[in-house]
Amino acid sequence: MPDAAFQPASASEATCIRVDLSGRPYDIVIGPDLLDEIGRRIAALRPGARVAIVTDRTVARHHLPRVEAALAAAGIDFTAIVVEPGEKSKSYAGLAQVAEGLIAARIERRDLVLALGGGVVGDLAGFAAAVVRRGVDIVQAPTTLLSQVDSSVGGKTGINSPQGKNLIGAFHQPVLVVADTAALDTLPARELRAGYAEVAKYGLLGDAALFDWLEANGRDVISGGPARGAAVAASCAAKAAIVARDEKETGDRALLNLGHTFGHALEAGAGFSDRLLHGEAVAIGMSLAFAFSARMGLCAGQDAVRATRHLASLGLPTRISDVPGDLPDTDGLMRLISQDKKVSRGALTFILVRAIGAAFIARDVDPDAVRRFLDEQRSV
Ligand SMILES: NC(=O)c1ccc[n+]([C@@H]2O[C@H](COP(=O)([O-])OP(=O)(O)OC[C@H]3O[C@@H](n4cnc5c(N)ncnc54)[C@H](O)[C@@H]3O)[C@@H](O)[C@H]2O)c1
Ligand SMILES: O=C(O)C(=O)C[C@@H](O)[C@H](O)[C@H](O)COP(=O)(O)O
Ligand SMILES: [Zn+2]
Repeated sequence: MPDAAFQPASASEATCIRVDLSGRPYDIVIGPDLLDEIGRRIAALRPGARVAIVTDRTVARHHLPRVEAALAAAGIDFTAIVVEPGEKSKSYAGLAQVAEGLIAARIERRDLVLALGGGVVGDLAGFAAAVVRRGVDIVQAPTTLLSQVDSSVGGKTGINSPQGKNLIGAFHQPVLVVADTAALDTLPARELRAGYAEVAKYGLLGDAALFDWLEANGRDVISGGPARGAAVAASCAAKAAIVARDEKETGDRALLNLGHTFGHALEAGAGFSDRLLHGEAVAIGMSLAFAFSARMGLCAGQDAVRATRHLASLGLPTRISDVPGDLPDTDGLMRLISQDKKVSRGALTFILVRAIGAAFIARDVDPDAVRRFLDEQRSV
């Protein structure tokens, strides 16, 4: 029997989704112009707390003044730490800047860090908050499509190592997520497309009806039509449900890694540069995961074609050769893949698929099969 059709939520009002972690539940509030009232929400959540806003220079230019005004209007004492935009800030140097900034500002354990920005700021500020004074609570205010649908929720925080993506980090759940969907109006088109890859991921990994809906409405999600708010809410609901049942990825949270084993290796191979954004790497990685699944006889070739066609139709890269510039050779990519956090006793784990909306965790995947597949895919 086909899945029931996906029913989008209304886009005009704020939606609240609860992440039901036992003992530490938190809300994701989604809607337009929520940054203008973020001070009120924070004052209600933690009366008397000081706030350290962590943001990047681009987000500061677009959105910091109104966040500062909202905090001031709520009588909150705040400071701001501004990092350089881009993946390079998810580094030891970026961590030192934020951690030392928090300490210099005398942010105490009962104060709050406020991550205002995309996934880079969220992951970096989240990790600094996890370790400074052994833990300060954090509010996530995501300003990219990617961070609103994925990175602000679930508590994965961290920085990159030259040897691989997100290899230094901690689980540190936020106490509140405020996703102002109107903040996406200043986001460049390339970033919107990259964020869309993580939206499509939820359909591809576990919700065929959502994927059907995205095939009809994906363009509207990217261009900022009414489908956008619905897609953010659907994505957060999907992620909240998985995180609530498997906070620390001991089981099926790993499904959220669909496309990431290949994708992270490509990002590291491209030097964490703007040659390849995270969402773009995930789009290529998901296409590869579908093609590899088809190659192994696990899913129908038509499903792999359909998944790739949808991503490509929205302007996302789907092939290794879509990455501009040089990449490591296949052995180099295999070395990066072997550092993936899902590796267990040296054996590779991939998220593979049986169909659109039916991903599964494949353990002990044959590295020779992966190497042969990658070798062949490089010339496609
Ligand atoms: N923790 C998780 O669960 C998780 C999930 C997915 C991705 N991630 C991580 O997130 C990162 C990618 O996040 P991202 O795609 O948001 O990138 P990003 O944080 O680098 O933001 C993308 C760019 O958009 C700019 N920007 C942000 N908001 C803007 C706005 N409203 N208007 C104009 N410009 C704006 C930023 O300055 C930056 O240049 C990667 O490091 C990835 O590993 C983490
Ligand atoms: O939240 C998760 O779990 C995810 O896997 C979400 C991913 O989109 C995200 O990129 C995450 O940071 C990857 O996790 P990692 O453990 O492979 O670093
Ligand atoms: Zn991701």
